[in-house]
Amino acid sequence: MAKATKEIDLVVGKENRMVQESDIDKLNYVKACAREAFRLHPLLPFNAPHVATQDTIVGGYFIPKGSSALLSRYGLGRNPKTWTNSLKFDPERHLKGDGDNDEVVLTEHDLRFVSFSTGRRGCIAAMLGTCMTTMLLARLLQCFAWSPTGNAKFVDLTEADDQLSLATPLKAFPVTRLTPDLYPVI
Ligand code: HEM
Repeated sequence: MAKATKEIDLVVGKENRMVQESDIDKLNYVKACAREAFRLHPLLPFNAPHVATQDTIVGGYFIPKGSSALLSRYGLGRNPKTWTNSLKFDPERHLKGDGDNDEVVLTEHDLRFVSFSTGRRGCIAAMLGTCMTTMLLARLLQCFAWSPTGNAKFVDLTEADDQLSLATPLKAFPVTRLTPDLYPVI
């Protein structure tokens, strides 16, 4: 979180304005964090089922015409054969390491995990979804410093045993970090 906030401060600053859509291309670490969240914490365990309209081979598996194909989003994203230290939240794994040319995208057409899926039934709004996700995360980090609530020592991110959500509701305390006139008045 600190590294993502630092990137936002470098690209956008804290004095003059909030993150804008035009900043998204440069916020690669922020996008790497979002990508890592998509990988580890899919909203749903499976994608919508699809039926093969012809015999095909996917990832070395023969899929006969008429079969229903269901992808485990959880299983793909955490597959240790694909991801080193697969359970670790590590945004760096999505950076290619070539500095300014390191463009991170939230789409994943190789289906090493499912974000917007791919192909004919893939999400029609991957660009809009990327924009919404990145803007939301970037503004949450740019506008507020987050800390545990009450006497808690840390924000509890423990996962539930039997579903994909957190074990307990997320509780974090925001403190503004920009000059007051930059926040919209409601
Ligand atoms: C972070 C945001 C979003 C994510 C992660 C996401 C992800 C997905 C996924 C995984 C699918 C299913 C693909 C499949 O069945 O293989 C899908 C389908 C779809 N999404 Fe999104 N989506 C997002 C935002 C949006 C938005 C904002 C819209 C519309 C404005 C949208 C419209 C659709 C539509 C219409 C489909 C069905 C496409 C079809 O079956 O032909 N999505 N999305």
